[in-house]
Amino acid sequence: MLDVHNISVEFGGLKAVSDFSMQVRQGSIHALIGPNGAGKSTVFNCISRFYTPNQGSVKFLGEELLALNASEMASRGIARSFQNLELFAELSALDNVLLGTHAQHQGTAIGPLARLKRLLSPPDKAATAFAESLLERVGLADQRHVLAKDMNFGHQKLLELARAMAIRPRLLLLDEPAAGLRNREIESLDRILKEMVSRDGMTVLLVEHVMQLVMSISDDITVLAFGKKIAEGAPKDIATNPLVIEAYLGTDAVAQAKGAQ
Ligand SMILES: Nc1ncnc2c1ncn2[C@@H]1O[C@H](COP(=O)(O)OP(=O)(O)OP(=O)(O)O)[C@@H](O)[C@H]1O
Repeated sequence: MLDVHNISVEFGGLKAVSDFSMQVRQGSIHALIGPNGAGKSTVFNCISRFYTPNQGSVKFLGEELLALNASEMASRGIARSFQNLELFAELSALDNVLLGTHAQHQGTAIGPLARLKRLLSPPDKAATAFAESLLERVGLADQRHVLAKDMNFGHQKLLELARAMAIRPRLLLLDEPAAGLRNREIESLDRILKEMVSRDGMTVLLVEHVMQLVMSISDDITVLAFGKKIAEGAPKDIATNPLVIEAYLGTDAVAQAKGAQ
């Protein structure tokens, strides 16, 4: 479904990503992991068109995404969430999701409140019912009239997920969806994401540090270190891959792991 081919990204003299390729299979959950500064967000931002790589291509169902801009992604069926939440703070949970159904607003959190409110009136019955069903799915039905700014962090993250789902994406890009969540919330996220794939036929690509979630939900994992792909495969293979253990913990850990086998 998604074919990232040989992308490189430089910031000034720094090569953040070098000759990186990965393929995401339709109907899969694919995690992109790696230590801090490995280049995950940079790859993610190239796919979602916030960055343009110096070289390479990114194809979605055969179409070159690098020829599009970020605001055209929703019309292709690609939604993203943000590491730092991009909600409309002064609007209710329901209105945030309803705005998500206006595909052209994906990724543009800034806009005069009055203009956003005009978009929401008169309320569209079918869109409201759909938005309410999404809030229900992420466990926020009882908070639909609460302003986003008054919700706790975990609920805000789930709200952002519901908003991303509002465009009925074929591919959902999630930037650290579990960051800052408590264990119980991570378990909900685990269930919601699996359901999105099995019930709605979505494909999910996520950047994530919470290994408990990554290992539980992923069909495929790609590992980056120092801007290069160092491993790729199923969770059980990645968890025992010496290069991956070394990248995360240093060479001593590999020696220890080998000693323990
Ligand atoms: N806009 C930018 N300008 C300059 N350097 C950048 C920029 N974005 C990222 N970098 C650098 O590129 C490298 C890769 O960063 P990136 O944020 O992609 O890593 P990451 O794997 O997502 O890290 P983390 O897990 O900490 O979010 C780092 O050295 C980072 O400092």
